[in-house]
Amino acid sequence: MNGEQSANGARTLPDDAVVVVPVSNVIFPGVVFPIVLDRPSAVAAAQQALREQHPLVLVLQQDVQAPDPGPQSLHRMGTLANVLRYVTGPDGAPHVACQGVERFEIDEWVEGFPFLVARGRRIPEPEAEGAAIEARFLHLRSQALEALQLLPQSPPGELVAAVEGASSPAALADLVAAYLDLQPPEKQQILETIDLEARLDKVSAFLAQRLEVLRLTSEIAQRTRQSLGERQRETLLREQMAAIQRELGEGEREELVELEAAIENAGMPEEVVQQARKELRRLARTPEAAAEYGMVRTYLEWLVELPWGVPEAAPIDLAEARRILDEDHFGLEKIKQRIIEHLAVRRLAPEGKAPILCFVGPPGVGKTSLGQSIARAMHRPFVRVSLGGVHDESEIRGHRRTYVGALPGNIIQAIRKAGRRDCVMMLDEIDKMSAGIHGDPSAALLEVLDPEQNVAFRDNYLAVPFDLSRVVFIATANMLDTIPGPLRDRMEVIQLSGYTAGEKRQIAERYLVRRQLEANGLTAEQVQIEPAALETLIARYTREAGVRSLEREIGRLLRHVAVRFAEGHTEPVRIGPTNLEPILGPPRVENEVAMRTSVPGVATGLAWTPVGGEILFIEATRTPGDGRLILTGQLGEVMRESAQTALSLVKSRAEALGVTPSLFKESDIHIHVPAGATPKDGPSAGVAMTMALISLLTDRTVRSDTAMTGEISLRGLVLPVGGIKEKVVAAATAGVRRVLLPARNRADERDIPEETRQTLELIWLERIEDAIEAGLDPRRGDVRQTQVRAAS
Ligand SMILES: Nc1ncnc2c1ncn2[C@@H]1O[C@H](COP(=O)(O)OP(=O)(O)OP(=O)(O)O)[C@@H](O)[C@H]1O
Repeated sequence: MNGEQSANGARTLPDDAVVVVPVSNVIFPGVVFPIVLDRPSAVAAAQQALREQHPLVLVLQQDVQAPDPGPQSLHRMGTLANVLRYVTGPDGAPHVACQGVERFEIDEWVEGFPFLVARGRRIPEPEAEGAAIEARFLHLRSQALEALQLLPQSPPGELVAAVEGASSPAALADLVAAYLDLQPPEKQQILETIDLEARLDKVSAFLAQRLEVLRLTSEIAQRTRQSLGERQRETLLREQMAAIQRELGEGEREELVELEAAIENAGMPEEVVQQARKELRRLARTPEAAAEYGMVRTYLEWLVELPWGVPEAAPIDLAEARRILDEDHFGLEKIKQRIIEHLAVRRLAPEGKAPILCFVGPPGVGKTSLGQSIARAMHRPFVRVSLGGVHDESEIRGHRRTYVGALPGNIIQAIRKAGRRDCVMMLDEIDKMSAGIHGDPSAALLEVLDPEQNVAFRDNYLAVPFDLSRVVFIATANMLDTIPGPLRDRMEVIQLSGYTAGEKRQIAERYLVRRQLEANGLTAEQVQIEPAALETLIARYTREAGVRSLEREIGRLLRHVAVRFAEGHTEPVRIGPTNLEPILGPPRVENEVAMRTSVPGVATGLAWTPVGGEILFIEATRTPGDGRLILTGQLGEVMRESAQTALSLVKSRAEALGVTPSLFKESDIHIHVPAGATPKDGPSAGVAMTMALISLLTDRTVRSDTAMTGEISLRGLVLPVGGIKEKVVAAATAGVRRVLLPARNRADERDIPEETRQTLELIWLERIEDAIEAGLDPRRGDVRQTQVRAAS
């Protein structure tokens, strides 16, 4: 097979080929290792391999310095590896954590990819039997354990366990080779040694040399400890380090000197300074080629680059804050007021325990941008931490350093990015976090947010306390119910609901258009979007509670115009409603309601979702059968019960409705709620289901200008439901003109925006009869059409 073209234009990888990534050090089977992807081709290779779940083969470059090595400058023996994770390193460069699986020999190269692709063979491990191998295995293991014991810094527990529990001689040889500080060509030699006896001997010989140095240094250290005081010991240790370095043939390490200065100047608490100095000494003792060297250096860099000190902050100017909030946001009066109150509390008690703000609402209603304005008003940097999909405690708290490829958790990463520990940190999608097999992230987050504990937050990677008490945390969520209770209790919830069409137009006119003009290098003199065009955009090209898609569509319009100016056009451009279609294509939101309800058996319901209100169609149909009720469309338990109730209600009213009772016995009734795979639940579609059934059985259509919501009881009472405001706004957006609502929801009428109220007729229902009266079309439907539906 030669690889096909995939959707994004890139060729897919042939099944029998592997992606080859050149590396500057040898990765052994059985070892997990982070690889820096420092070339675009390597990034592309890793991404495609990850996407298509293809393993990678990591192959050592012959010339480690070569910038972009081709097939000729690679060894032929490499290691087949699985990509475990794709991570961004502390320096911002992408890394992949790879696990070596097996040796792999390349036979031929496959052309036509922007990175290296080859065919070849996996090399299985030879049988490990016989006394000769057993003896070598035991010898190597005792050597390795001794070396680990003699290391100046106690070795990671996992490594000791891995050596003790090595599953085979081959695995032990590879493990030791991976951790030995050898030059890459020496490691490659070991990789290419398939024969087990020979491989064990080679590794043993290298380890023996290293052991000698270790024994020597440990002996010196012991003697010194006995005879010298603290201070002298330090000096001596330094000399020893230099001696060891010379012995290993390495020059002065400027890097260490720089790190030492950085430690002194980072403003760290004493405990952390001590820890950093200890690690620096360890670094000095580690040869640069050893894997451990990079790990310790990265750790030290993390320590010195964190913002330990807090700069003097100016007190919050409330008038200025108000001005900034108004400048960035239209409307949202109550919300701005609450933010100002919150800031006032902070101003009075800058170090006090202010509650954590939590913005709850659908996407695109300005949660993030309010957070940015708060940061601006407080003159602090703003950072975001995305919690959506986090289900592992270590994502919050980091991995211990003994874990290969370990990094701090996302809170500490965000602090470093902000560069100040009194930053405004937005914890995004706090409702989308869940507990997984590796612990509950919300427990870790509680600790982050708890003023009693966050003065000394312990990240597993840093392993020293970091003070988070000055961070201004703001959380965001789409819905409240899925936020764990203890977390919710810590927060002051501020609800943002969607915007009406009129509000959207104002936001577009005052903010979005201006912002998109700037983003596309245009001026208001060059282009004007007429209000009517904005209205059409809102009504027919977007269907959302917020303004995110609206901003995107405006951006598309302006980009189109920008191209014309770039091509030499000079006259000012006006965009009217009729110009939209040629640029953006046909409208996406059509008047669905009229079309769908043109046959009996369909009623328009209203649903509440975390992203705003939605209209939904309830379809009922009848087929010859024996009285069964079939429900489809991913309905939840409560909604299914509601359908049963609707059917029983209609049966009990059969006579009054003019439906022959035997009809129920001779047919199956099927209720379907389309709209794809989204699960739907709740009792609030009761009225709409009943109406769909009545419409079907009496052969009268439901009025196409009418939508409805309400729970029903078996006796035909219409009971109140939630989300009235969102549902009514959604009905208006969909072009509906009449909405049937439970009379017991009358109190919610005042929440409905005035502008929406104006365009709609609201009809309040006490009983299902009121709905029949107001919702059914007086005319009978087209009988032939009904029969076709019934038979289909
Ligand atoms: N009231 C408003 N006035 C001006 N601009 C607004 C308003 N509401 C939203 N916007 C703009 O709409 C865009 C989307 O808002 P934002 O990214 O803050 O939404 P969000 O609620 O954080 O959404 P998500 O939950 O998807 O992150 C931003 O460009 C924002 O500035």
